[in-house]
Amino acid sequence: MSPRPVKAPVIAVVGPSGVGKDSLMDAMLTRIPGLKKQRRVITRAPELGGEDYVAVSETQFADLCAERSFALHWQAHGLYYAIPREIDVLRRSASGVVVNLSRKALLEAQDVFSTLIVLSVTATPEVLAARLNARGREDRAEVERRLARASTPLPEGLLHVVEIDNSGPLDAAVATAEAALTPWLQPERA
Ligand SMILES: Nc1ncnc2c1ncn2[C@@H]1O[C@H](COP(=O)(O)OP(=O)(O)O)[C@@H](O)[C@H]1O
Ligand SMILES: O=P(O)(O)OC[C@H]1O[C@H](OP(=O)(O)OP(=O)(O)O)[C@H](O)[C@@H]1O
Repeated sequence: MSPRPVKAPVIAVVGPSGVGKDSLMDAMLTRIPGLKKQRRVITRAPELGGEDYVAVSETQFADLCAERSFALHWQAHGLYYAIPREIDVLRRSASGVVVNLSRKALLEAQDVFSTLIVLSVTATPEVLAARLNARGREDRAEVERRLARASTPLPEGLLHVVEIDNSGPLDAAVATAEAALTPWLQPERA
């Protein structure tokens, strides 16, 4: 019997709204060989732009949760979010799997996934406000609520955290992320 392949690390990209998590993940996917991204399940209306996600109703989300379809789930911004258990399939072939997580879900994620690398993305408050307004996905009141949550600290007890300043060009942030992740990435498998 052949040995079970080592699971690729889960790379949690976290940080305040508008800091560039989705932009950074997309750029990392084009640059880092074998890196894959796990889509999230979200109770958000479909096709609101930005990330590729599975849009469900609150009832569908509750049903999926009861069926134990999720590896991890949390609530934020009046929405429910989840990482489906399918992430395990990606972890058996990818060099690493990126996911966009809530900072408050990180300790549970570390327990669930074992090898969790946290990329903590930062930018100045001025940059955050400008980017959120320019993105245009949320109305002004929601942008204000998101900015008020911007300084949420990371929980204590995380084993592997890398801070990525994304106040400047995206390329610089991607280069920092790639250099930090290289020692953790698994060889690609068929
Ligand atoms: N380094 C960067 N320089 C300029 N604009 C950026 C940079 N990173 C992200 N953006 C822009 O900022 C906005 C918010 O980025 P997004 O990736 O949606 O953030 P998040 O997923 O953290 O909310 C988007 O319009 C995106 O194009
Ligand atoms: O607890 P926090 O770390 O503040 O995170 C709260 C939520 O904000 C982000 O969601 P989402 O990607 O929908 O919003 P964003 O693109 O505006 O960051 C993140 O993925 C979490 O789901």
